[in-house]
Amino acid sequence: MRTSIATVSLSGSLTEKLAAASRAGFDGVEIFENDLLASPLTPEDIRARCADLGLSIDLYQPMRDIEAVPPEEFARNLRRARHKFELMGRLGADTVLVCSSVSPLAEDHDALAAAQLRQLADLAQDFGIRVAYEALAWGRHVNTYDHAWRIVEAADHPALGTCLDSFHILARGSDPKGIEDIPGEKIFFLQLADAPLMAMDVLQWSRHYRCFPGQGGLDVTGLVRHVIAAGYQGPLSLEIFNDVFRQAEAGPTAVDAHRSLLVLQEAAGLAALPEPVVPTGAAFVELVTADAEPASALLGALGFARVARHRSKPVDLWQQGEARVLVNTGPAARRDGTSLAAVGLESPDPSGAARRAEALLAPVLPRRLAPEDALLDAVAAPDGTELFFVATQDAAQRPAPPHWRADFVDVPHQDAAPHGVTRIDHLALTQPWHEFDEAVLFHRSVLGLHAQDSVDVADPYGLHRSRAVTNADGSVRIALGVGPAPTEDGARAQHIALATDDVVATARAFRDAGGRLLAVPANYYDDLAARHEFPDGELETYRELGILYDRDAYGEFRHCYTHTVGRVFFELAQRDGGYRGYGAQNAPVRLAAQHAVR
Ligand SMILES: O=C(O)c1ccc(O)c(O)c1
Ligand SMILES: [Mg+2]
Repeated sequence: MRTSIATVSLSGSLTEKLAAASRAGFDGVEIFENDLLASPLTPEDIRARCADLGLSIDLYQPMRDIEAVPPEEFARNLRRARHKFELMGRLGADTVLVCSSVSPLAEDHDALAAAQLRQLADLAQDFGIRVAYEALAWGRHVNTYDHAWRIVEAADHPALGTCLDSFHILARGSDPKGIEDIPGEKIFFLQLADAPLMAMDVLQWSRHYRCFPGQGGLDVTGLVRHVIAAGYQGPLSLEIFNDVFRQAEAGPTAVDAHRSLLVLQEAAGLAALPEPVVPTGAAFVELVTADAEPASALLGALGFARVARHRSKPVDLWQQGEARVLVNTGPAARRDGTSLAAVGLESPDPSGAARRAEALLAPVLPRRLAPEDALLDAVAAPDGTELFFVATQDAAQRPAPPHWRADFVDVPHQDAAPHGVTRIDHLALTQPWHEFDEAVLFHRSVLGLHAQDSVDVADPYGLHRSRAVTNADGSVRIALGVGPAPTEDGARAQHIALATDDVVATARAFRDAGGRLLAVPANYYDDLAARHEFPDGELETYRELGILYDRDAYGEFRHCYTHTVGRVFFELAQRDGGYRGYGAQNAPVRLAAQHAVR
């Protein structure tokens, strides 16, 4: 279907908003009156600009407080409307949105509302314009979609229809099934917005917290199905009032927006995308650094051995069990110390995974490899992390894609006694403050991962939010986070959690090899003793090594942390009995301890 976005959803000047919408692939826009009023462009300029950008102007909005008012007030409203219709003629927009009145002058009088909307539609028709009447969830007398439709039906005018807005409908808990009783041709417009579920005043909720479909808790897809079943043929249009998007760069926000509509159309059965190819494991993570020494020392103390080197690039492969860490000192090395730049995801179909990513607007990365190297399918996540889709060992045995490991040449190494690390348990990647919701939708839709509930964790200097995305068997777990102090380096920390079957032994070996474990305050262990019973001596061991403890309905979790190099630190994690979490309960203590070290 055609896709559209309201200019209020994006930051910047009208010119910037239009450029971003066009570049992200939208077919049209809703022009918000304030954006037009604040623009130095004439309506004719805006029309031409949209035409150049391949955008139609699908809606002009809003007109407010029009209906069910005393006659002299309505006369003034019609005068105002005439001006707007003339303006719309210059813009080349043929549909105007009228939202249900919030005016204290408005009467609770459906027949009056219908008669006045009919008069407005008569005037609009003279200008070749259609009026779409929308119930605001906080409208004074009209605040549900079925009420707005009853008035439109009573007015019975060809230039008058209704505008449905998923936020207003779902936020009030209306049953969207009734939409199917509205004739499709009388649904003049469909606005889509999601929102996180919150118990708050609906106007504040709408004006500050709307988000793109799939990023909140409303069943926008289900609503769209009803609207399509009713016979609606107009565009799917995003109308998002959101404090974060108002500040974030328009370009990436528009891409995030368009991706949400692609995913929604797939879910509603309106469009097909290449099937998701769910990753089956973490093949490697790649650190980039100008100076390999701190990361190498840390890996060595953790019991990793430097087993191979890339045959054409300055990249070392460190391995322990099935955990692999690449250390790259090449031109990609960033100036901000050591950071996690790439993740190798094992995929049963790497090129299929890349096709889906590309269809969902993920930037496909240049493969920047030597001619003899394996061709790797790679895309960039919203935070810039490079995701490599690499063939699983199984798939590589088929004549299919060459295996990434073949690009590395074994180097002689002492068989360092491994410390019990078996594989990568999870990755925790702190996102830029304005990209958290986008990152979650990206990982869900592009990689086919499942998102767990979001958890809030107290940090001494703000609130840290975290949401894990995982595959079905937990062999891929990525905890996406967003932290306080957007300007501070520490706020973009990244960590790699390594699985061990015996965290005490692994932590001891790390410490004995010269590694520094994050110290945890004694108060934490006093509290732990109050909450759980431990065998004699066990808590003392935990305290000595800074091991934190948690349990859920499925099992137990013991974990501890290394010091940080650049943006990166490691966690040692022992899951027993199917524990599903990430120790969020302990995160405030860990964050405080890390601040103290810093
Ligand atoms: O918040 C508002 O005023 C407002 C205006 C126009 C809309 O379409 C809407 O859904 C909300
Ligand atoms: Mg709306």
